Amino acid sequence: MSLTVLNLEEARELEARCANRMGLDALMRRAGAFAAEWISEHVPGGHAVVLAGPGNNGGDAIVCALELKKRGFTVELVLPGGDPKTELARTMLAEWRSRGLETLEDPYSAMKAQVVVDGLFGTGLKRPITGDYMDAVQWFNERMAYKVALDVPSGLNSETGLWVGTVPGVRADATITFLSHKSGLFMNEGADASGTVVMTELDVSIPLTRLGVIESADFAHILEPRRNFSHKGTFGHLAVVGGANGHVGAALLSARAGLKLGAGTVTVELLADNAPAVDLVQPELMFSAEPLDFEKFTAAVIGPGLGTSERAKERLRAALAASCPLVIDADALNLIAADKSLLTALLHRTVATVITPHEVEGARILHVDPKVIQADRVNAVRDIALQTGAITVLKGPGTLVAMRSSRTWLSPIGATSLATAGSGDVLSGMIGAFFAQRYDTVESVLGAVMLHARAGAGHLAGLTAGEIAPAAAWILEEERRKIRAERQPQ
Ligand SMILES: NC(=O)C1=CN([C@@H]2O[C@H](COP(=O)(O)OP(=O)(O)OC[C@H]3O[C@@H](n4cnc5c(N)ncnc54)[C@H](OP(=O)(O)O)[C@@H]3O)[C@@H](O)[C@H]2O)[C@@H](O)CC1
Ligand SMILES: [K+]
Repeated sequence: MSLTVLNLEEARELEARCANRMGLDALMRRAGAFAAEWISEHVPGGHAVVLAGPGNNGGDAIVCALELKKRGFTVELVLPGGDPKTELARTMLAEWRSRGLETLEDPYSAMKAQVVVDGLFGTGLKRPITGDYMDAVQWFNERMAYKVALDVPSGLNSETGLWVGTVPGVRADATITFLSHKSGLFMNEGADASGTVVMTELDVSIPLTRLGVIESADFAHILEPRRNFSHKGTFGHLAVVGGANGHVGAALLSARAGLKLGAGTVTVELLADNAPAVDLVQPELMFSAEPLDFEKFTAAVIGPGLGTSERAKERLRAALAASCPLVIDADALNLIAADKSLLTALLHRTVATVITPHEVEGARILHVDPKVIQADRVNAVRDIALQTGAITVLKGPGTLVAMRSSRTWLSPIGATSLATAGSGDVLSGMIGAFFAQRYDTVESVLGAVMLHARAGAGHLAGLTAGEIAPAAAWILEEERRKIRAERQPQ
């Protein structure tokens, strides 16, 4: 089961239930203690400067400061806007003072630290940070120290991953987040500002919601070693249709990825004039000069480099009418966005169908500006899934997968190296490969998204699209070897 992500409303409901059951101070004490424990494990000993803001995020920070002291740190507690406003945070501050401990108002007067902790603002930030709090954010970002944000990097909208206002906020090396993941930690600006995300449920039982973070368990069958008693037919026959003039490479990248991730056979139909009849780098691929009969295939990918010609449209219409599982990408999505009859054909499909738009393609489908998608990626991916009836993969920083029912998954891995030409073509081929091998539809999509992200995460830059599928296949191979080794008698 995926890790739950709570939205603000759901978090508030849970907070109210916990408040009745155990008192909110119990949660704050657990949050601060967990953060201190994690910090002391990763930055042992030394000096810590802790910034505490006006709300309960500040309360978490004060508990963290108290707990760091217990663990042998020298700690300076900074309250840039003076004493906190919430009763709970004030209680924690009274505890700090009852031990004869001082506070500072100006972080610049603190000593050099090995670790700095941001407890300025959490999920309660509604307006841009200004004044002394903004100075504290800048001080934090300038430190040559290990930077830890509590719950959310201050300044970030915890749901959208955009800065509240135009001024950037805290950039952390690690974010310790409480009760559940927050979608904003993984998307837009949040994908960089959060650093490593560590989540603790604070020993509370978290209800299931419609949004989860993808975990390996979500595609466990794909990670299983494949059967020995098999032949290439067992692993299906994938069709890849695309590659109009000047864009043959897109279809080849998709087809190669399909082969590399395990489809038994892959046949490519290219729309380009004088299209090549062989891929000399991947001679295992088959090519068809004639339009493919989709009914003869176990799965199909249509779109990479397809173009928007009449012929492209015709091929898309045939693919949509076919009864094999289908991955629809790139130009095929632009065609659907511009032609209602294609959208209707998509909606009427009854077999597994996945579409893989990036922000701009998604915006075309919804007929909105891409900024609207960026401002609320979670609801945007749900809207696209609802309007198209297809499982939707919204690519980009914070890749999301949504079903028509609005069940949604978030990829926790951001990889800047994947922002490269052809990366999406590879993803479509990878999903196609799993469809061809007859894995469960949702598992196929989640598995491909995660293996694609993990392949990219191994590189900071300089990865070309053609290298993604081999890297992903290697990661899959390693996982399967691990499972096989675990099952061998010792
Ligand atoms: N949910 C849970 O169960 C648990 C929650 N926990 C923790 O609580 C955090 C949420 O706490 P929170 O609601 O008090 O919000 P938070 O982000 O600390 O700040 C809001 C305060 O800031 C103020 N303020 C806002 N903008 C401002 C600005 N620009 N400049 C200046 N002031 C500004 C605002 O005041 P107002 O808007 O009323 O003026 C309000 O006082 C959460 O992130 C987690 O860390 C944990 O203890 C575990 C259990
Ligand atoms: K914070």
